[in-house]
Amino acid sequence: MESKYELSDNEQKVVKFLADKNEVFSIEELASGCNIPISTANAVVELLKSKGLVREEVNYKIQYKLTEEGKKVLEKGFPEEALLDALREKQEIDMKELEKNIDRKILPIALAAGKKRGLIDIKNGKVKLIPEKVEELKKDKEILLKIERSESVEGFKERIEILIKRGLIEKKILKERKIKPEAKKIKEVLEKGESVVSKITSSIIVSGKWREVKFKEYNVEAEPPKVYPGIQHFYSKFIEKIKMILLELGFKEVYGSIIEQEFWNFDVLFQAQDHPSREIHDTFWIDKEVKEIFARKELIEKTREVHEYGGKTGSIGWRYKWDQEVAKRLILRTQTTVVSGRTLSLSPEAPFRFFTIGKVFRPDVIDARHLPEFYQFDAIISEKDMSFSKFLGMLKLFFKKMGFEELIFKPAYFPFTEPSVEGYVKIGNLGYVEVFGAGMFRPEVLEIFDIKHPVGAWGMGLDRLAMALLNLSDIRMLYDRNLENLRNSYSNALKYLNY
Ligand SMILES: N[C@@H](Cc1ccccc1)C(=O)O
Repeated sequence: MESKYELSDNEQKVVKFLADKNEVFSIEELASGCNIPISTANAVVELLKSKGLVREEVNYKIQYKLTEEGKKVLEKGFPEEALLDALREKQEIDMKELEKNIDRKILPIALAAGKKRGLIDIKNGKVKLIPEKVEELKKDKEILLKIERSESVEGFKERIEILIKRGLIEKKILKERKIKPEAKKIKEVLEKGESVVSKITSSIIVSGKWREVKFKEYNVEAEPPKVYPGIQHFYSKFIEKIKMILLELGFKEVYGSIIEQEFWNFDVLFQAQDHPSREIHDTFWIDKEVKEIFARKELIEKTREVHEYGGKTGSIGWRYKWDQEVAKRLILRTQTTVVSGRTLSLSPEAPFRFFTIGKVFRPDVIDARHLPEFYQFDAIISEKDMSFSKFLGMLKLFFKKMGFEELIFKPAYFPFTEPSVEGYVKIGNLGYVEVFGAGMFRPEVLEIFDIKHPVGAWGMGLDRLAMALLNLSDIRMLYDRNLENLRNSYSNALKYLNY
């Protein structure tokens, strides 16, 4: 092994530079002082540390920065501020009036953000301002401004954490390395030390110097550079795993479009036109009018009948006048159940099994558990004599293949299924987590599609499930672009994905 007195050229450079100095240096200062690249300085410091010639002190400093989103908010204000102007005169205002006062593109986001902050209360179509929360909003803006100006934000910790979750502030932990020379040892080495050659150059060979010099020994235990080949994203691997399981169970994949009409997203699924999820704070509308409902006349007519008085089902329907104008509107789909509906509208013959996976959209404020767009999965299954319990057994089998031995069902409500359940699975130390909704399509839905056999349906959001299974603490990690974070998430995910 090398003795501590043997130094390579670069080590010599650094040691000589440090010889008459007593202060501490950062790696950057050392590199520029010795005129070597930072990466070399890093490597040399490691060697000198092992030889006891330098010591290293590491300090951590927290630094806050505004994200792109944060800069936008500082410039234009929080989306929910739009509500403040509208609510300045009156503390309570009709949703209809708000729709007149605030841009249609901004309103759903402002409402979602306002609701989340507790700034407003929405009840019976009225929006009420909660005055105590206005102060908090002002404080948040002050914090953003301070961060922009690199001023101290001590004492605002709680709000800062919330703003970080909202994606407006980024917290960086800066690692500061300080290198301290060990003066006595350096002196000793410079007196007794001999230099070693770490590179063979042509001049060493030609001059015959190679006979005299001492070569640096190879360290066969040193780590080689890491190579990262391109690989499939862990989330797309996760989705692929689900697809494989479904294909094994005999399901066929079907696809739909992201822009839909309310008719397909809600009405054919017997979701009443005044259902809360069809309100502006739960759905993104497309700012474009279309003249008609894109569907067969008979289907439109059937939907109207079933909504108004139950059609031939024997139920009483919703007992209102069904409005084509509402059904016509274009939206970003809020649930992949829309694709199941479209599949049923093609009158498939039982037995059949279909599934779909894709993005859905709902206004929401971005934080560690919410994104305004996320992946959903929906599947339908029909057999001539399929009972509800047989359907639940089928779900058990699916989740078993996903790796969940324990599954519990609780009664639930969905507008298009009856009976309905929500399903919980046990995930690691999180305990039981709600992951899906399921049920048998109601007679009203079957009547609309003219389907004569029972159809079971289930649906679930995939982002949060992936988060829980792949051990991610923040939903945004699924869409991160930072390579190092991606590598970490990937290696965590592999434990679950290697099947
Ligand atoms: N579409 C429902 C889930 C669901 C699908 C199919 C049957 C029952 C429930 C949701 O988004 O919450």
